[in-house]
Amino acid sequence: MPAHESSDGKRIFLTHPKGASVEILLFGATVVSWKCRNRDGAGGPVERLFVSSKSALDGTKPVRGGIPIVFPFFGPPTKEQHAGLPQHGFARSSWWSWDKCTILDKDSGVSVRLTFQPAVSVTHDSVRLTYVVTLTEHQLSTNLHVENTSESDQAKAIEFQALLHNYIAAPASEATVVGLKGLQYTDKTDGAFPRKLETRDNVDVLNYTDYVYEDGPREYIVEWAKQGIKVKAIGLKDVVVWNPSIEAGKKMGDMEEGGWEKYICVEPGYVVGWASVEPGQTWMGGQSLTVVD
Ligand SMILES: O=P(O)(O)OC[C@H]1O[C@H](O)[C@H](O)[C@@H](O)[C@@H]1O
Repeated sequence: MPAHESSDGKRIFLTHPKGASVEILLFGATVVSWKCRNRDGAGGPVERLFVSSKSALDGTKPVRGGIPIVFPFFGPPTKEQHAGLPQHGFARSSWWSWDKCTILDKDSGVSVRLTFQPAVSVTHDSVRLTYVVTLTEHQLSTNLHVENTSESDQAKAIEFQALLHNYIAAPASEATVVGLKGLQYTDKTDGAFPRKLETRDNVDVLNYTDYVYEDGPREYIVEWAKQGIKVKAIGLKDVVVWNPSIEAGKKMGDMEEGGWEKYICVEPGYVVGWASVEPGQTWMGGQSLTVVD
């Protein structure tokens, strides 16, 4: 059974014949585990995502780890229509549905589709979200589709931001990100939010890091020791590199002690400016994470 649901109906499991697996919590459609073997095939499947052991997984709070979905805005709300909504929007703290259908079931990969249609009273937009999660031997892809379902005579384009907030399991003291040199970024660790130019080939997270890079090359490599994960983005022009380090990590109630040493976030997103989708149209943005060691 390459895709099945837990007995309580709250989780979905994908399995691949070569040992890879994925676990998705329907709360937030949050991927909470992705395991696969190293490229040399030695050893068993390795967990590739970090989830804090102090994270709530019962739907009371967004998951601290895995891949929460940020939608329809990044950070605190700035548009009037989003006033009162939580940081990073509602997608990561809403229950999604699985239609029990496996849209791809082959030796090459397995894929499922989850959906969520927020109430218009919440979004002030008519929107349907679809999230497609695909597992292959060494790769996990997650693609978000945003459909503007408004049909009225006054139907208008929907503006939104979206980001796939991966927590890639890696030793933060060794991991660096390649692919950011030459990009403009906003340094959110400084309250003045200065814009800077990235001059480094390899960006580390040895210190508190919260950088929003604009218009990146859509392909980044996280590397450490002899291992690596390639992060590829589709339709998501920006990328956020975040690690709170001890400085900010200690202040997070759902972060396990030392958790910040165990991951690096390299989050493809559309977060500078607003993406837009016309009535009757669907926008798509996604990421693929591939083991490259
Ligand atoms: O604590 P959360 O709402 O889950 O946000 C976690 C982090 O998400 C992004 O990476 C932002 O750039 C950070 O500023 C934020 O701290």
